[in-house]
Parts: sequence; structure tokens; C-alpha cells
Amino acid sequence: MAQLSLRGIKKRFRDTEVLHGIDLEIGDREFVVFVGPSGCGKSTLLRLIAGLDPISDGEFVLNGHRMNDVAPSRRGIAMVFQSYALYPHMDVYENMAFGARLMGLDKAEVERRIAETAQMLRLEPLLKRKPRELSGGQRQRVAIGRALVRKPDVFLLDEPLSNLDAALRSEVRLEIAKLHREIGGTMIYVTHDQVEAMTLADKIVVMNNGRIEQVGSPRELYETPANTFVATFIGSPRMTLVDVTREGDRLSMAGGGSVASGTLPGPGALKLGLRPDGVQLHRGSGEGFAGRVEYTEYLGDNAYVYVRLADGTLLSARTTPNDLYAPDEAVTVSVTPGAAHYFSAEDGRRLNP
Ligand SMILES: Nc1ncnc2c1ncn2[C@@H]1O[C@H](COP(=O)(O)OP(=O)(O)OP(=O)(O)O)[C@@H](O)[C@H]1O
Repeated sequence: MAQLSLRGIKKRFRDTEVLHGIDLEIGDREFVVFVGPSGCGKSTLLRLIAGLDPISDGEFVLNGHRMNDVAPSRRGIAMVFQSYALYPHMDVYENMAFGARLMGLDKAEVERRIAETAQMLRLEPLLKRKPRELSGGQRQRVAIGRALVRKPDVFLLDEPLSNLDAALRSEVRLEIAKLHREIGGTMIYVTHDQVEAMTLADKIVVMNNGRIEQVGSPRELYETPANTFVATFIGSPRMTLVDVTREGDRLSMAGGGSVASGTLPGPGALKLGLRPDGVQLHRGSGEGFAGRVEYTEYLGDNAYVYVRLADGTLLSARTTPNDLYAPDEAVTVSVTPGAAHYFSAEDGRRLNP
């Protein structure tokens, strides 16, 4: 059982504040992913939860108990780092046994837990090997196994896949998802890879500059981003933002063209957000935004066409592989009904009703 509350958490290194008041509730058995650009404070927040760094301000409460001053080893929290941090001179078995013995477990219990964990992670044939005799993916499984044998209430994983190649990443990603289902613990996972975030998370926490921009399920963040930061961070290729002016029931772009507006408060300037699957391309001129094809990415099952709009914005549109465009071809972009996102021109806040 693990219920975490972060209340007004701040972190300062000397005079620099890097977390500016984080409020977050994490439920039992939840898989929570922290995402955000490099330097936004994801790892710092994880280290505060683990107890590896002191909290400057605010409170961390675990199952009703304030944890701020509780030693890392007494928090019931295990952390898996991107660098594995295995002991090079110990074999896999010893690496896994080390932390469990420090907890004061007897020999038989340590053996039992390692056998169970090794089976779950398919590590049995590797137990006598040293870390240097393992592949990157195998080392990462050992690092996860070492955390598992401690049977923590909370697992913290800091970019655990970042040292793996693309094929292994998706393999270990699936394993982590399976593991979460099997052991049912609370997991907090840091990544800047949004595919990992979207596929693993029950709940994504989008961070930026030491603050939380939005918390929600992958679907909520994709469909109803709270602001332009989340809108352009979640989704690949990124959402395109077009500066438009509302005049009557039309949204006009500087330099050429307009599209119908949805139900929106008041006239004036706003940002129109368009995902690649929310627009349609038409050859030549017509009703919509005018632009020219810059290049096309062919991906086999679909294709992305990048269009330079008349106002200079680069827009990405999804098409089928049978509907390809030549570079420099003149096109018109129209918006699929219901697919437009509207944001304030001043502060980027979502305006959709
Ligand atoms: N020990 C430290 N002393 C001073 N500043 C630090 C320290 N650790 C982190 N920082 C600063 O705190 C900010 C947040 O760093 P953090 O490592 O948490 O970011 P991150 O989101 O995990 O980034 P990345 O995705 O690159 O790992 C950065 O500006 C970083 O330079």
C-alpha cells in the first residue's frame, strides 16, 4: 500500500530554486510518469522522494506519515537509475542479495526472493555472471531485480531505458509494464521520451521549469492539453500553432487564408492548435490556409507532409502513403471539424469550451 502526497515541495541548491512548489497526489498502485524537457527538475523531484537530497520547503507524506526527515533506507522506496549502478566485482546473485541483506532479511528469505525475482525477470541463467559479462538490457533487468527483491512499496525509475538501443528499449518497456501489472506496486518513472510516457503511464505529470504544467491520463493530455506547452510537448509530430485573428465566424492567418472558427468567446487574436491528424490537405488553392509543401516523411503505413504556411509557420499533416506531395507543391490546409485546439495569444491557456 502506498499513497504519496507532495505538498508545496520546493528545492533550492544554494541560492537557486529549481522546484517552485510542487503539489501532487499519487495513488496506490499507480504508474506515474514525470516528463518534461531537460533540466525541468524531474530527477531532482525523484531524488527528494527517495530521500537522496533534502527537501527545502513543503511536505512529503507517505501513507499519512511525514517523510521529510526519514532516512532513505526506512522509506520503503527503491530507486533504479539509468546508469544501473551495479557492483562490478559481484555477480548477479550477489548484486541482488546485497540490498536485501542490508534490510536484515535472513539467508533463506533472501534466497527465496532472488529465486522468485530471477524467474520473473528471466535472470536465472545469468545469476553467476559479473555485470561486465551482461548486455545493456540484461544489466538493466538486474538493476530492476535488485530493487524488486527489497519488495518496496514504491519504485522510482530514472530514465531506466536511456542506455538501451531502440529494439531493447521497447522490449524492456514491455517488461516494465508487465512487471507493474504483476507486482502491483506504485511506480514513478522519469523520462523525456513521450512514447514511454504515453505507453506506460496511468498518469502523466508534465513538468517545465520546476513547475507542473498539467497532470492527467495520456488521453486527457493529448485531447485536452491545458496550454500550448503541454499541447506541443505531447504528440509526435508536434502540434502546429498558428497565430490567427477571429473575425466573425472565421479565423484568419496573416499572409493568406482563413478557416471556420468553432464556438469561441470574443473576437481578437488567438493561437490555433492543429495536430497532424486534425488537418486535411488539398492540392492547389481553395478555402483554408495557403501553403507550400516543404518535405514529406514516408513511414510505410502512413506519411507526414510538412507544409510551410503563408505566414511562415511549418505545419505537419498526416496523409496516407498513397497521397504524397511533391516538394514546393501549392496546397491548401483545412481543419477537420472538431479537431481544432484554441489557446490564448497572451498566456497560452486553453480556450476550448
Ligand atoms: N546538485 C545540484 N546542484 C546545483 N544544481 C543542480 C543540482 N542538481 C540539479 N541541479 C539543477 O536543477 C535543475 C533540474 O535538474 P534535474 O536533473 O532535476 O532535471 P531533469 O528534468 O531531470 O533533466 P534531465 O532530463 O536532463 O535529466 C537543473 O537546472 C540542474 O542544473
